[in-house]
Amino acid sequence: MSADGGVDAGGSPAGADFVVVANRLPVDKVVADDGTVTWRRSPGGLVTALEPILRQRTGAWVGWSGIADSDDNPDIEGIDIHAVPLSSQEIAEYYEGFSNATLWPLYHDVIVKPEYHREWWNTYVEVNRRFAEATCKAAAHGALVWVQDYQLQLVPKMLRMLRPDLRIGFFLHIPFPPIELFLQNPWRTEIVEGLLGADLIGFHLPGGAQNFLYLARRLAGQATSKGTVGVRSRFGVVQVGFRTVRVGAFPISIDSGELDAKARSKAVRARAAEIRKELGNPRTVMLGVDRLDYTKGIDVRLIALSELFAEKRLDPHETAMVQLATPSRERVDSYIQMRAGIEQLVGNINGNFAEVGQPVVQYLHRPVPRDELIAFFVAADVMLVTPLRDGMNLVAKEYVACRNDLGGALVLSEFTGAAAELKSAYQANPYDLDGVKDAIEAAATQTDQEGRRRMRALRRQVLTHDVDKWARSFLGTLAEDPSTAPSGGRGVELVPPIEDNRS
Ligand SMILES: Nc1ncnc2c1ncn2[C@@H]1O[C@H](COP(=O)(O)OP(=O)(O)O)[C@@H](O)[C@H]1O
Ligand SMILES: O=P(O)(O)OC[C@H]1O[C@H](O[C@H]2O[C@H](CO)[C@@H](O)[C@H](O)[C@H]2O)[C@H](O)[C@@H](O)[C@@H]1O
Repeated sequence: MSADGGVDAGGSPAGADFVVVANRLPVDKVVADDGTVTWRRSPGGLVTALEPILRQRTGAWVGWSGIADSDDNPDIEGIDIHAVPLSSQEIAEYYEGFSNATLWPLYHDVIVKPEYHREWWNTYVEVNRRFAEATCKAAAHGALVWVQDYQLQLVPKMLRMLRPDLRIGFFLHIPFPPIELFLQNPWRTEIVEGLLGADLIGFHLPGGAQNFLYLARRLAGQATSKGTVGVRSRFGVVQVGFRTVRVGAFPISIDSGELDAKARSKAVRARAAEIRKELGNPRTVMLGVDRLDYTKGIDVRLIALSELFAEKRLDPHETAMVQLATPSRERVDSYIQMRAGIEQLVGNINGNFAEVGQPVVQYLHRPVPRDELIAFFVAADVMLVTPLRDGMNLVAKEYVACRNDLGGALVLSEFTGAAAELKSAYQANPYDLDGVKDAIEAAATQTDQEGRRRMRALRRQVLTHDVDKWARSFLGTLAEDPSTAPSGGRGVELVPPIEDNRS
């Protein structure tokens, strides 16, 4: 194949017309002790969101397999896989280091202190370059390329330099931070310039898009549009030489129709009833479902629950809490410490409030199969989603999609992207413990009528705004010509760059 993925002299197949570029492949490689290799669905919401879209389109996916030095391209129906191998040192410096110990905490409100190391940055640049090169091989001439997330913020600019024929989109799945926090990053200008290689840059929320526009003026010295950015509308514009880069808000969602259908199935409903029985048929089943991450506020909900029991506002003998936690980033220090803290809290609650054979909190440190997870959603009276900061939080939407019976109640942190859409949830500020306790108590004691009213409103939102709508709105905007599109580059009043000697 030729460098741009076209047909070469030997006649090998042309590249794909649609390419997803993400840190993770949609499957993780798992090697057992006896050397047997299996492929398992990757953790997290990104894969959940993009997998159905790729299957519909037959395109290519460029990403990492999840283990060191592997360049196997697993055979996945409908998706042409291009693995980018990473060495152990690259995993330590690019993935665990710059992505997850620098950018992740910086973009999540510095809940833990970001670490800045020059060698991590150098490896981040090098790995981004390799992703860009692999994408060049995967993409046909003129292909649509969709780069995903904070691990790959330099890829748009690198790709544009290598392949000016491509139409390039970028979507950030985590929050874009407040300006003052972003400015901490020693490589802030390189990152803004890296993103500006795209034709369209998407965020979950308008606030992230607006922060980015300011930084494009100040750090990259580009003129931008003024005025507020809307949701899937009123896109911002950055004028980069003769190129118009558009900036917008596209809140991600889930395959709500599929979940709704699965949750209605006899098998899932029977399993949900069985789960309640296994838990001792308590009056209230509470549920938490998260990657084990310090951003998710698992400790917040456990402390709130413990105080509600101690104050006798909830009865531990009539309550069962299940916390499902997928292992995540297990070698990063802050994750090791957080895991120990959560396991101690679970132990404390059971030590103080449980009876023999009847724990109050059941904690599973492993992913559970999809159908089993849906049964847990159907079984739960109160879903606890209490992140200190979260780009979107797909779990909140999944719970709602599973409640066609209009049962259940959602407790939702104000600091999730989902809170902007799920207004009828019991919302709380996760830093205000009394507020979280009030929200949990209100959810656990709501009347049937109130619960149905809230769930109906939540379902209206989640079922009409699904992942397909998200992808279509992003990709439709990317495919437009900004000079002729409504709210495109033409006729937009631009604000000049900000003179700034500090950058
Ligand atoms: N213990 C678990 N078992 C199975 N799936 C899980 C588990 N924990 C989380 N998930 C899935 O992972 C995804 C998490 O997405 P999201 O809430 O957006 O957060 P993030 O992408 O930060 O992990 C959801 O699809 C959820 O159902
Ligand atoms: O790949 P990992 O390091 O194991 O992490 C899993 C994924 O976590 C993050 O998910 C985010 O995307 C979700 C979908 O948009 C969103 O709902 C959530 O709020 C985000 O945290 C991360 O952004 C992905 O890149 C990771 O693969």
